[in-house]
Amino acid sequence: MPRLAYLGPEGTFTEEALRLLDPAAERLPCATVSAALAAARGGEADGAVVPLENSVEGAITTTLDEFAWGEPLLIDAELLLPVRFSLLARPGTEIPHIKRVYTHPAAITQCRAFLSRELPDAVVVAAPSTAAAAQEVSLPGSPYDAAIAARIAGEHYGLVELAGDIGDRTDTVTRFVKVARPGRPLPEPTGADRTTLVVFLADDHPGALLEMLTEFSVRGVNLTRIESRPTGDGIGRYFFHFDFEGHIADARVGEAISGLHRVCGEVRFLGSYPRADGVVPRVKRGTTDEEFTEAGDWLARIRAGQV
Ligand SMILES: O=C(O)C(=O)Cc1ccccc1
Repeated sequence: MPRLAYLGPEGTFTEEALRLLDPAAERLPCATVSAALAAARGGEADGAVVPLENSVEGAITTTLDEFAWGEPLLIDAELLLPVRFSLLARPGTEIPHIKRVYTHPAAITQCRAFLSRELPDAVVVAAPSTAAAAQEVSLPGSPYDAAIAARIAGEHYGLVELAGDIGDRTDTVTRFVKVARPGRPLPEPTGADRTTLVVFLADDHPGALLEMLTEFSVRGVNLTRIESRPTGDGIGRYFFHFDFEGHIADARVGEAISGLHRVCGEVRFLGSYPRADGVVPRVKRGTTDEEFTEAGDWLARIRAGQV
């Protein structure tokens, strides 16, 4: 039974994602995303489940930066989880009495309309996770009057739900990934896979981004996410995250990644794994495995003088 670290405590959205990704896993709750990844890297856990992006606010930058700079980890699965937020408080609290709200930053950004409409004067404070906020609010001497978290977190920590489904949109989805230390075989290609990379430029020059995109474009590889992140070396210095359709075992994907390796400073492979939405890529004419093999054989024949 694998042991998986995650952003805890009990009752986070990440825990819900972990239970769906691997119902049999032993769960190791951690205080932060970084601590969960450290547990996976250090061997206290066999892997970790962390949020990567959501459909309203985009990337969870802590996760992206950990993947780019920390000891290498490989993504082996992803999950799309619809997320619903509740306003939770100690029994007896009423909405007009709420002065201080505690929750995870991702929940703050996704409940902006509710907060400005219903609690315009409340101070909203960032918590390590939604469940950590619910746990804190449940303590009798807590400086916070309410938490925003999953309804189930409220039940777990003895809070009452003052309002449900308070997200700005009811169709918000968060994408979670499961990661493990490298060294094990990659997940087998399924025909509906995704690959994730981090790419650092060799140097800054006109067309550098276009050169990277060309490696994907000419092999018919469809991007599903592109993100630039600061390198930390000054304004204007960036590296890039790419998600795209296909598995590194696919010829067109392998060719694109080796092309990037030739023209970029550093390419960090973050994994090929089944897509949660099961979407099968439309492979352009001229970019199937068979066509790459046939072209390679053709070239070999010519090089051997068989014109
Ligand atoms: O704090 C949590 O419960 C998390 O798992 C992080 C998070 C917060 C808000 C939306 C999705 C994930």
